[in-house]
Amino acid sequence: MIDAISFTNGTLRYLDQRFLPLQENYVETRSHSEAIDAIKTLAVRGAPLIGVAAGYTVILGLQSYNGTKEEFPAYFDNLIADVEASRPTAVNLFFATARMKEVYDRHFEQDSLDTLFNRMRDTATGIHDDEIANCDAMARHGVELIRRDLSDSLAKRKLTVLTHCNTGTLATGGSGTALGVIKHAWKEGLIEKVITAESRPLLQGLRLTAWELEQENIPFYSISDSSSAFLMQKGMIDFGIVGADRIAANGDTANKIGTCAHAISAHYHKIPFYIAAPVSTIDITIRNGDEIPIEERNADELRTIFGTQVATPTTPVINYAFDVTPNRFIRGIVTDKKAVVGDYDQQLKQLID
Ligand SMILES: CSC[C@@H](O)[C@@H](O)C(=O)COP(=O)(O)O
Repeated sequence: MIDAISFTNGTLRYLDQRFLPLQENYVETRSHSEAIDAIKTLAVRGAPLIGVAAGYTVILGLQSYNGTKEEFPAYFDNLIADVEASRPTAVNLFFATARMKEVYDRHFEQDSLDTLFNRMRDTATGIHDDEIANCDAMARHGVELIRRDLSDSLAKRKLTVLTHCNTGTLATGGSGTALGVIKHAWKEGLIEKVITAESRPLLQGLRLTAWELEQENIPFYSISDSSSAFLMQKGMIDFGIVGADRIAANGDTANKIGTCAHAISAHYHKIPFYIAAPVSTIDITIRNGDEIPIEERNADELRTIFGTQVATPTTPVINYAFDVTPNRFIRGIVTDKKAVVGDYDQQLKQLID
């Protein structure tokens, strides 16, 4: 299995995803600033994996602390603020820092710094372990839902599924969110092939999802992002499933830019379109998608392709990294606790409670 991220003997090791699939570079670091840069530059990416990386980054920051206990609260606040400033949309990052802050709030007064740091190290490892287990649970709930929703088609043939961006091991550390469901459905004999949309501008679908599918021997085709409506029109797609970076209380879902266009096309063509995400991706404090902060990234991500200039350096660019799919275009949300269909307001709240 791909080793997307690990933490051993005080060292963070991650696979630098920027150069995949052409180069497999593993990076080791003990510096929290370098780890923050890895999150910012998308060397480490994918909503759940960003959460895992955030937990370990806090541990790196603690390891390099050499002040007194009295000075520690100010250092810890700055460290958390720096980690939280790395990427704004994936709520898993804030979920991870909240878990670290909780340990701090509960134990700082009575613990020695050593004991406190050990507790936080366990918490960071726990976040990682939870994400792995979440993927397995999502895979089971997702396959159940697909069997139910697509039983008529499944009685006649295997299915073709559309996905977007990368939601596999590289994005989670486990089997994946949407891609975890797809892998499990493939093993269960439900899937004929996967259609993976390239996911411009950073090509997580073309580079990363394709790479993971190849390793699993799952048949697939890559397409340009703009092809999905035409393929649906031709009856070449049975359902869509993607991940999420943040899900609002009403089910509106932020995911990699391009997702909303696939979802609208699926709705028009009466094709079920699902989201798969752990409960840690649900932000119950946000009522709807309008309130989700959407990351805007550097214009050069669009003007260049892998360092090659393809537009003039002065070309004005709009480069949102995510879009928001309104809940009415989403047939179901598969979480680690259960799959939720319809009435998201009520059911997502119950999941959190
Ligand atoms: C693994 S679920 C989230 C994904 O669908 C996706 O939007 C994502 O991984 C985020 O993309 P990123 O590559 O971190 O910018």
